[in-house]
Amino acid sequence: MEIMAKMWEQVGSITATVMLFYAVFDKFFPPPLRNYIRTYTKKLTSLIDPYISIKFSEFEGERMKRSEAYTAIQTYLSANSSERSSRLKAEVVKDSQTPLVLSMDDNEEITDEFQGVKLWWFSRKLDGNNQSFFYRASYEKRFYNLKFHRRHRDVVTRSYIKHVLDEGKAIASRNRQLKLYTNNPSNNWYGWKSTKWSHVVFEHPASFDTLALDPKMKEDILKDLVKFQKGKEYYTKVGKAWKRGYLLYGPPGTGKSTMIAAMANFLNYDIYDLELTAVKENAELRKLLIETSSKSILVIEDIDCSLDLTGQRKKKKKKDKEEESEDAVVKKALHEEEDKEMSKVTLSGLLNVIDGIWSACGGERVIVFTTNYVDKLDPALIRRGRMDKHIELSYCCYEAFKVLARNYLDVESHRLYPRIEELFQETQMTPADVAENLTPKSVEEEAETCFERLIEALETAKLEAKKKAEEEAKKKAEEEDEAKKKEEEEEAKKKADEEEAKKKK
Ligand SMILES: Nc1ncnc2c1ncn2[C@@H]1O[C@H](COP(=O)(O)OP(=O)(O)OP(=O)(O)O)[C@@H](O)[C@H]1O
Ligand SMILES: [Mg+2]
Repeated sequence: MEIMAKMWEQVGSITATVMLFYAVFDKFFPPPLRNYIRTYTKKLTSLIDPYISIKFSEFEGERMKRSEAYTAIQTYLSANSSERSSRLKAEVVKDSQTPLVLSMDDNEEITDEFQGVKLWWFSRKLDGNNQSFFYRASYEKRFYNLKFHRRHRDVVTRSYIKHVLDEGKAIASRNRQLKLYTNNPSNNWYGWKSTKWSHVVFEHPASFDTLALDPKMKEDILKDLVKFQKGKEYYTKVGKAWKRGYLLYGPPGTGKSTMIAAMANFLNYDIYDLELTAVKENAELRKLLIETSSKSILVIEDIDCSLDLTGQRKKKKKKDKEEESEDAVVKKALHEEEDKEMSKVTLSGLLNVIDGIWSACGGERVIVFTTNYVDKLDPALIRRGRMDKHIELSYCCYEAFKVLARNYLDVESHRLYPRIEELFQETQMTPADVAENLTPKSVEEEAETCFERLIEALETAKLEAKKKAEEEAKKKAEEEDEAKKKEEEEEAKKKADEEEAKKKK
């Protein structure tokens, strides 16, 4: 057995020698003779060579598109080669978190192991000339060669290559720089180099660690996100599009936008922040959403303000009446002008586009709506299936305060904590206000001063809430008195009227 293994090793080195031989002889022989010799030596070596090799070229097809497989292999090998290869090349890769990426140099070799199988990767570069009647241009062709023993053909073709491509894509997705897209108004969509979306690099530092939330709620949301992200097979199995809708609602300053940023960082997805008021009609909305990519979060903030979803018909009626009035022609012209400016996106249009985009586009999409007033929304918009999870972000609780204190002051516990806990049970304050009170106002300011300021603010809030509640109770009592008085008066009047009527009879 040992002798056999040694023989295979020998034959392996024959292949390497032949490849080296090619590289040298390419320099000396003219192309037709070179190809002729190449074909016959290949046939000869394949008879005795127990190794198989697979070639992955950088460019493919007639249009010379960069091969996705080549890119994935390059990423996979870069992750492995920086430690194993002795000759590396450094490249600036667009959209990557690391400005310089190290990968194996041209004509280098590294070994890999998968399920006990040894594999060799070679990076090759061929220089050549393209000569035609009109021009002569030099080119570089790059490719990877994967070599393995014949007896591992099944493992390599069925599992290893898939593993390399999946792993390569996953590494690229982990390393990519996130982007924040915003939609351009449609008057800017046409013309040279125009696009429907503009983007900037997304660098919001929010994470679920720094988000001040009830720990149970946080855990629940994280579980939901992980389940979604890893749920490709599940969604295929149940025949559902791979998407999930979240509705975040709560008072201003409770962390809705911050949570979206934390979600994007956690999932490693781009954000498409859709400004609905800049979208003139349903058709435009459709075009915009078709251009979003997968692994993204589509955000519509303050959905109740972005669209007058319920008010549209009422307004129209009012308008029609106005148009019947005297200077109808002038008014109509004015309204037409106004109409052009106004967004005509309707609720049904939005719903159709959302449902359509889910079925038409590839998976891994999250859509998030935010609102301050959940009751104002049309139930059709937020039903399960469209908005699968409703998350209420509310006033700060004691647990959430502790997270903020850790973020802003690096403090885990303090003698003032019991008092603060008590106050959080008695009054309400948004996390944004708590954060503001915990922010040191100067470099010298101590944590204790910040906690005292927070206690003072909480006590003031408590007093104000008490005062407000008293005023409201007083107002209510007055209104009730007023109503009672009115009722009594009406009753008395009714009685008097009845008596009057009797007398008249
Ligand atoms: N839960 C939270 N955890 C950590 N920081 C928070 C939280 N809520 C609010 N903040 C802080 O308060 C600021 C405002 O929060 P954010 O913009 O997320 O609120 P919002 O709910 O989106 O408000 P709005 O309804 O006005 O859009 C943020 O910059 C953030 O620093
Ligand atoms: Mg917000």
